[in-house]
Amino acid sequence: MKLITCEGVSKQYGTKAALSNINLSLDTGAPIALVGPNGAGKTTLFSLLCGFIHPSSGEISILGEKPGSQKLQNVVTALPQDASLDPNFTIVSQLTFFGKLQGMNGKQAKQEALRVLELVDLSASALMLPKSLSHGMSKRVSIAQALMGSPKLVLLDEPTAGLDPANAKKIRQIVKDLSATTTFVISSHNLEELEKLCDQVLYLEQGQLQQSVSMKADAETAFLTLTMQQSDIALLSDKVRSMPNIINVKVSDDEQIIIEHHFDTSFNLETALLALFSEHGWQYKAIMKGRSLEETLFSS
Ligand SMILES: Nc1ncnc2c1ncn2[C@@H]1O[C@H](COP(=O)(O)OP(=O)(O)OP(=O)(O)O)[C@@H](O)[C@H]1O
Repeated sequence: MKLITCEGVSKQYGTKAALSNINLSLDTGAPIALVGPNGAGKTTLFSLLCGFIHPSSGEISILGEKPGSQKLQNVVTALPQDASLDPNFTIVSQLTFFGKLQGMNGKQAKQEALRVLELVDLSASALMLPKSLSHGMSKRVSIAQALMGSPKLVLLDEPTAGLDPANAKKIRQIVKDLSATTTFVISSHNLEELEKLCDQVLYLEQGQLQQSVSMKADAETAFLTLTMQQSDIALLSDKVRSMPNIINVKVSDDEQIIIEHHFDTSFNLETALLALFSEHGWQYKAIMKGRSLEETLFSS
């Protein structure tokens, strides 16, 4: 069964169309990225999926159920952009309380609270009050809350916004570790982060779904991104264009070129490139299979 389907979903706030005619069909599996400029409608889409608000028209179904229905309680959870904790209660007591709201008895709720704190590496902070936590730790507590009851779908709105690189990395690791059993949909402006985590990317703009792209390599064509440091980029591009199996060569800036090519087991493009660099004395910084999410979304 499909994880999420949206058929002709629109959402109006008064005269403002926040989402227009969204059609989507998503399966469980690797994390899914939701990208778009400010005001594109990402939070509105999350709120619809959670059942906090309803579409003005169209149909949404999550695992065959309407968002917000009783059957989806504990199955779909969300980390809102502005998640906040009650300053007066310890972390473990707040999570235990959420567990009870989900229908667990006191003992089960406490056990579940301790389990999710362990998942986010905060067992040692269970008895702390929110004010003693750093921003990164608070964010992890909110993620722990979203993981209570082992949901199937977790919506994360900007999970690493404002975090230092070490804490952001911890959150990415939590998502990676749990991806086998939980599908995450992650809204973020950090394309590099989404690139590391997600296989599929949804791009919203002005309330419309502009693109849905897969980051997985295509079976027949592939991309290779070369970042050079000392080379003649124009000559390099010309030389690459004349190699076998090349579909397109794009100079993306004065250091980088993106090569689109056919797969061919009888010709090793990387080896040919290294020979070319050696012949001309060119230095490279990186040879990356694939292309960046930024390039995928915004190249024309
Ligand atoms: N409650 C509301 N009433 C009226 N307009 C709203 C409301 N909520 C959102 N909007 C408008 O709907 C559009 C989509 O907003 P939304 O918050 O979903 O975008 P977003 O992609 O999450 O933006 P950001 O990246 O800035 O968080 C925006 O133009 C916003 O101003």
